[in-house]
Amino acid sequence: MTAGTYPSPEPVEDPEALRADEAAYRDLADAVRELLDLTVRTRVDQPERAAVATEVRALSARLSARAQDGPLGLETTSDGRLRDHGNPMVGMRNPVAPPLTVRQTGEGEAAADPFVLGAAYEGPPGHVHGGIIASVLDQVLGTVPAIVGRPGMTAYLNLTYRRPTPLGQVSGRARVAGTDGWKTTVTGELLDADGQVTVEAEGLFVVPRWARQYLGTPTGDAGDFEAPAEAGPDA
Ligand SMILES: CCCCCCCCCCCCCC(=O)SCCNC(=O)CCNC(=O)[C@H](O)C(C)(C)COP(=O)(O)OP(=O)(O)OC[C@H]1O[C@@H](n2cnc3c(N)ncnc32)[C@H](O)[C@@H]1OP(=O)(O)O
Repeated sequence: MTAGTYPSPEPVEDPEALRADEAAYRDLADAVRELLDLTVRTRVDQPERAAVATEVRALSARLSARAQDGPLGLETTSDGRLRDHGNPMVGMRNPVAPPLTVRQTGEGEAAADPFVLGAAYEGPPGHVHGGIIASVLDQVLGTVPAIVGRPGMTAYLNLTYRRPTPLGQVSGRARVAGTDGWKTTVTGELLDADGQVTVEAEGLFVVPRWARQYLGTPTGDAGDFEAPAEAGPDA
């Protein structure tokens, strides 16, 4: 369960069936994630690799028998909430996602449970790629405005890479540092397996003008969020 999600306006007809469907999607993503990792690390012989590539293409053909043209956007889940299942950090259906689970840990605070970044996320030898770290922290910091009722887009994200982050278990945390109307400043950190901070982050998240009219409505947890007078729907 990832924090910062919103109730769906669509009713869930059969939550039980949808739950089973979600479990199957999650299982497929888990299996492909394992394939990704092993694709990077395998040392099997070239003919075996060629044979596997042929089989993988056959599997892709089976999935393409019924695939939508574009991205997933937001979908209603069995728990009646809107989720971005294609998200490359938290998306249940995305094998590229580590995946992260971001939980609310307090008032205006969130944390990503410890998760593993393996060989597929390598930048400097043995260490996590800096762009992957930025993605992880964008997600962890970006969840915080959503849980305080101001789901914003990243306007900037400043990172200070204090020390290299070894591949393996990492975690993240973030909290509100300040709010100013529709803008939320958030600070956070990435931590290695020993709990040492490797990267510090500060981000500004802004509720876009076009989205402001949707906040403070019954479709959002933000329903009790009072829009600042100087930045209402028409601002
Ligand atoms: C619904 C369900 C949601 C669920 C969410 C779950 C969690 C998701 C987690 C996702 C995590 C991943 C997230 C992602 O990956 S988000 C994807 C990456 N980010 C983007 O693509 C954002 C692109 N930029 C924009 O869309 C617009 O520029 C935004 C929306 C940011 C503002 O454009 P908008 O036209 O709306 O408004 P405005 O231009 O009048 O600006 C408004 C105010 O903001 C101030 N300002 C703007 N930029 C900056 C800046 N760089 N430094 C300092 N200040 C800045 C500006 O001065 C003004 O201040 P003030 O004059 O009012 O005082």
